[in-house]
Amino acid sequence: MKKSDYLKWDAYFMGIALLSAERSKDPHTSVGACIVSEDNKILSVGYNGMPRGCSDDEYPWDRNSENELDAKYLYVCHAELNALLNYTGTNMTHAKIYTTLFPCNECTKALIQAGISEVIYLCDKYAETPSVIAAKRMMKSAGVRYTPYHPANKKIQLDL
Ligand SMILES: O=c1[nH]c(=O)n([C@H]2C[C@H](O)[C@@H](COP(=O)(O)O)O2)cc1CO
Ligand SMILES: [Zn+2]
Repeated sequence: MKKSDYLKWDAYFMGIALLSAERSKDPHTSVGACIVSEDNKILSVGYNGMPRGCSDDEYPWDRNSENELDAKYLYVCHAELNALLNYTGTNMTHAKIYTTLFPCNECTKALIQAGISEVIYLCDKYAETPSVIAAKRMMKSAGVRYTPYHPANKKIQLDL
């Protein structure tokens, strides 16, 4: 008989999003995303980080700064956008994105335009912000489903 405690699809893809988030250098919020085709093939992954050529050591990671230019927000590329940009194929229609944080309005525009049909998210800590409220409004209009991920198991252990 086959084993029953194998990793289910949702846990597998959210696990990959979480593992990708571990690559982030953001000291406050690490985000990871994994884009999956309709038939459960992984199309792309991404995490939040500085754009290529913009050194993690030179650019700021601060949240608050007197000068906006000295905070991270103008520079950092979001996990969801990186996952879209890392895709080398040509067709994302009906794909799903697993993301550890609910996408912002800017990523949402790009996800909609790329043909993503569902967002599965782990955390929604910025639900009250205009960015996320706008994101949900656009998803509803565009027919993009958003579904919170409720893990069956809290832990996936990897021993290296
Ligand atoms: O959807 C998102 N995806 C994403 O990658 N991010 C990134 C940008 C920042 O590096 C970090 C948010 O930082 P903070 O929580 O300190 O405001 O997460 C932020 C959002 C916001 O929803
Ligand atoms: Zn975003």
